[in-house]
Amino acid sequence: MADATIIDGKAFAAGLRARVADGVAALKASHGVTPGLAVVLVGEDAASQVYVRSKERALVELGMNSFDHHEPADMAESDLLALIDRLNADPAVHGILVQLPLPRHIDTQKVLARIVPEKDADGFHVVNAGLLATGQPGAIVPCTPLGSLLLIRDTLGRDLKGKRALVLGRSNIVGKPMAQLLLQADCTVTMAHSRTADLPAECRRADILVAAVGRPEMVRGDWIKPGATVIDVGINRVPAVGINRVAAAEPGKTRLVGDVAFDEAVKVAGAITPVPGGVGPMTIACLMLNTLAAACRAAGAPVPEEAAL
Ligand SMILES: NC(=O)C1=CN([C@@H]2O[C@H](COP(=O)(O)OP(=O)(O)OC[C@H]3O[C@@H](n4cnc5c(N)ncnc54)[C@H](OP(=O)(O)O)[C@@H]3O)[C@@H](O)[C@H]2O)C=CC1
Ligand SMILES: Nc1nc(=O)c2c([nH]1)NC[C@@H]1CN(c3ccc(C(=O)N[C@@H](CCC(=O)O)C(=O)O)cc3)C=[N+]21
Repeated sequence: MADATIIDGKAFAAGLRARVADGVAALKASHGVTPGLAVVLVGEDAASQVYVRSKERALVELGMNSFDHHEPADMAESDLLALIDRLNADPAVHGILVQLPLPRHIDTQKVLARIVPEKDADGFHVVNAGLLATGQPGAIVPCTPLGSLLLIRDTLGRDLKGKRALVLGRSNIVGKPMAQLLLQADCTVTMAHSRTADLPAECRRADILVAAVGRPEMVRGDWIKPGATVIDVGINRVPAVGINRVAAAEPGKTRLVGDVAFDEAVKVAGAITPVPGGVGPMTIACLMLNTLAAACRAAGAPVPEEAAL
């Protein structure tokens, strides 16, 4: 069988960012409003700094306002809550993103709950999770599952009814909302996790397999149903191996791999996202989309169709 189609998330995300830029220009022209996102980073985590920088770059490129709040790792929880209160009250701020994970002394759920749901660009607030779970309009959908769904639709079309979907991972930020979106799209959805019995067999039944476990290359080629659509959410930094697959050949060097063993899976799947260049760029593009959508709602302007599922 021919190798799988590689789903080019990087290219799709570039197109989506261009559509968002058009929407930003239209909102400015019609309502005189420039969408703004506040990004709050607490601490100096290297990976988080990379993501935050790429978010800020994307905002500026798309004509949006970026408000950066880089705070020390020992910031008091009460000061973080007070900062969120100020951002909630600021009319120039349409979206608020608090980069996760937060330092251990801060209660993440308490912080996420403090963001007004209308400005919750990540879609992590319980109100947005509840709107999504009950199929109500107006939910802000978490960026990674939204981006994954857009790639699935681009690959299989909008009609996903009757397809068997397996979501591997049940986190609040990826696995659970991903399963909700696929359920809403009339897939028959199974959620798998660390206590699932016979994970390979569950995976092999899936027409659509979304892997979000954070375990480098855990999903092997023979776990995949021939022709399946595979969405690899995992982003894992591992030591780079040299020509003889010896890590020591390039000490200190790392590379990114997904949760799927790509070289095996590409021989079995019908379509598959690469890492990097798959879901990751979609997450950032969807964050821009959610920010534009929040600004549109605040201004009473129509919400872009891709954000209004
Ligand atoms: N592309 C992107 O933009 C983004 C990528 N990510 C990446 O996605 C991955 C998942 O992230 P996130 O959802 O936050 O991760 P979490 O660690 O919050 O959740 C991981 C899930 O995987 C399950 N799991 C862990 N080990 C196994 C195993 N051996 N077998 C079966 N299930 C297992 C856990 O099960 P249990 O609940 O039973 O413990 C849990 O539900 C990570 O690699 C992360 O870096 C995350 C966000 C955005
Ligand atoms: N409140 C919050 N919201 C998030 O959405 C959030 C977060 N916290 N904490 C961390 C995770 C992770 N995340 C990624 C975003 C983009 C890429 C991305 O663009 N990756 C590129 C590669 C980047 C590289 O080379 O390092 C790619 O896959 O092609 C990856 C990961 C968002 N997260």
